[in-house]
Amino acid sequence: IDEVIQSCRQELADMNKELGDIYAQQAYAGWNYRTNITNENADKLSQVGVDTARLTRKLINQARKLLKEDKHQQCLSPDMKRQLALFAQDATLKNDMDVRRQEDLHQELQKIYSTAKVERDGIFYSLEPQLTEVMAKSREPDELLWAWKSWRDVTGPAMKRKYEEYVRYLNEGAMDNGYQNYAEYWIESQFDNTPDLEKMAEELWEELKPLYQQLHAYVRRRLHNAYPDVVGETGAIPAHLLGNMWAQNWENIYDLVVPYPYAKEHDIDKEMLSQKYTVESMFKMAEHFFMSIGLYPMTQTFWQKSMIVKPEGREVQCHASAEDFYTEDDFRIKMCTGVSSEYLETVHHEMGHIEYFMAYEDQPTIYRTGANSAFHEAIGDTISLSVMTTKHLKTVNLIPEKAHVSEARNKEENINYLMKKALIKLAFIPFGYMIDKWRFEVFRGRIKPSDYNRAWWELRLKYQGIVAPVQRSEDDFDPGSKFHVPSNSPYICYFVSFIIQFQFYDAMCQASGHTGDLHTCDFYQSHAAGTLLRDVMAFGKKKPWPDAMEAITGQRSIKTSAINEYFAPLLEWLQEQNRNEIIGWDDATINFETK
Ligand SMILES: CC(=O)N[C@@H](CC(=O)O)C(=O)NC[C@H](CC1(C(=O)N[C@@H](Cc2ccc(O)cc2)C(=O)O)CCCC1)C(=O)O
Ligand SMILES: [Zn+2]
Repeated sequence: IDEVIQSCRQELADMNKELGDIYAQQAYAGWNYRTNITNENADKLSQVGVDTARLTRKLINQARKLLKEDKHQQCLSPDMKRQLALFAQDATLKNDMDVRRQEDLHQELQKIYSTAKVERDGIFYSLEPQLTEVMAKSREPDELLWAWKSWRDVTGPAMKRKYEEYVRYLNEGAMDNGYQNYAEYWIESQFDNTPDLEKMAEELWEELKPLYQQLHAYVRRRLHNAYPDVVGETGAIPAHLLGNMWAQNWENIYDLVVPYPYAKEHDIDKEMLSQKYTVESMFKMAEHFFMSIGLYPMTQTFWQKSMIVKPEGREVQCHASAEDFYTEDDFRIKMCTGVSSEYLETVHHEMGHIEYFMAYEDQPTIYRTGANSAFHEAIGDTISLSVMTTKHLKTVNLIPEKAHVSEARNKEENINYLMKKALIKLAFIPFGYMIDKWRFEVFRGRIKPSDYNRAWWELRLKYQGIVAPVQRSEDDFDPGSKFHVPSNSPYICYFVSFIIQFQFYDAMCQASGHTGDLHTCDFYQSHAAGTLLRDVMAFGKKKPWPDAMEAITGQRSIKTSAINEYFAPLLEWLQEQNRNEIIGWDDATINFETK
């Protein structure tokens, strides 16, 4: 019996080694393409896609054979069975020609997005940093409309047909592997141990909707005051006025909606510039915080090979990302970093991925991923919640220590702070929810290509209370204007992350001995807090995520109690401010071309 167990163990070890080589090949080819977008690198990436698809197919068949055969029953410990089940979760197409076509379409979609530029008076505007800055800083509705519409004009229409074909290949690959469609594959591969992810997500949204609608009503009132002939006192908010190309993060209109302007906290962005913060010093600051709670320093290869600023003279994918090369200590971040508090948060987000990569690097390859995909997204943001507190920013001298402030002034400063966090965190929730709401229905064939854009705007209205500022039609393909659709990156993980990051934060604050309002907690230098996270991160996907959640928070499920506790002081204030407002919006009116 022993040599049966031995041979089975050896076979599993070999499979993990082969999988590691596949991931490494894909990571290097992907990195080379995304940091130097040329036809040659696109071609190489597609070819690697074909080569690794062959190897993946072999592993899938090997795993299925091992799972089926009886002779191995006695040697398949629960852990081995779990590994094999994860090996078998895949949606790889069966034949090379289809793989090649799917890869080519994927690269073409990403190239359109990453190289799209808007031309005006002979000047070319990229999404980052130019159009992003217009959306963040302009207070001219016409200029905002120009940026908003132009970006969609240079991305969506060119993608639409390609995306339709790409979806067909995704679904074919899923069905070739026993799934009904690509949505079922995506849900299972990101959230196993979750009986009904969509039902859970819908319930979580219903719990948070009232809180979001209070923010929406307040922001609509303030935007009506700022743009009386563009924003109504009731109904949905036009999508171009929220400080962000997708209206997914409203922090850039903080100065338009700040509750107590005279109590506004120090301008961090200005302070960073005047203190001559550099991109490098922002990364060092983030690394220092992670290390202060017992997490890991960045590796030497990280500093040598990351791409942290937009390079001159070549096309790159500026959308931030963190990459695990499954090769020794090679972990990198790619981002076109600017000096601002928004970028500082993104640096912590991306470094959170790197910390996770490092924490589980000694696990078998199949386990070298998040306990579920939301865990991976929540690490960096949880740390950011601590870093961006007034308390921590005073510790690092980004906010000057002030003489004692009165109790009343302190309350006002807290409301201002919570408003700023709500513009980032609460504004995102319905957006994080609706992206894959749309995509799952597209993969399931319930949203037809002839309805792609109408369905998109119906969901934007239903969940975000946002409406297009100019008429849309099926000649547009507005989902293509959002990175994750052409790049086919999952999104429901962010919706869930924005809820569990408050559970993680709450648990770490308690472990650090914090007392007082949750939102003021800074667990800087608390190894008790860091150990909670780090020990669970080390397991990767070895532990089913309910066990991982319990190890950090004591709860086995995703709950909105922590985010509700965090924003409780603001909710009370909003309800008072909104006592004469009509909360919500009617779902009837999307701004769409009537056929
Ligand atoms: C090899 C690979 O692909 N790696 C994955 C990570 C992994 O799977 O290991 C990866 O790097 N993905 C890129 C993606 C980038 C960002 C993003 O796209 N964010 C969402 C939503 C959001 C917004 C605010 C926020 O605070 C948190 C999330 C958006 O901007 O809409 C952009 C800046 C923030 C995170 C990321 O880091 O998640
Ligand atoms: Zn992320």
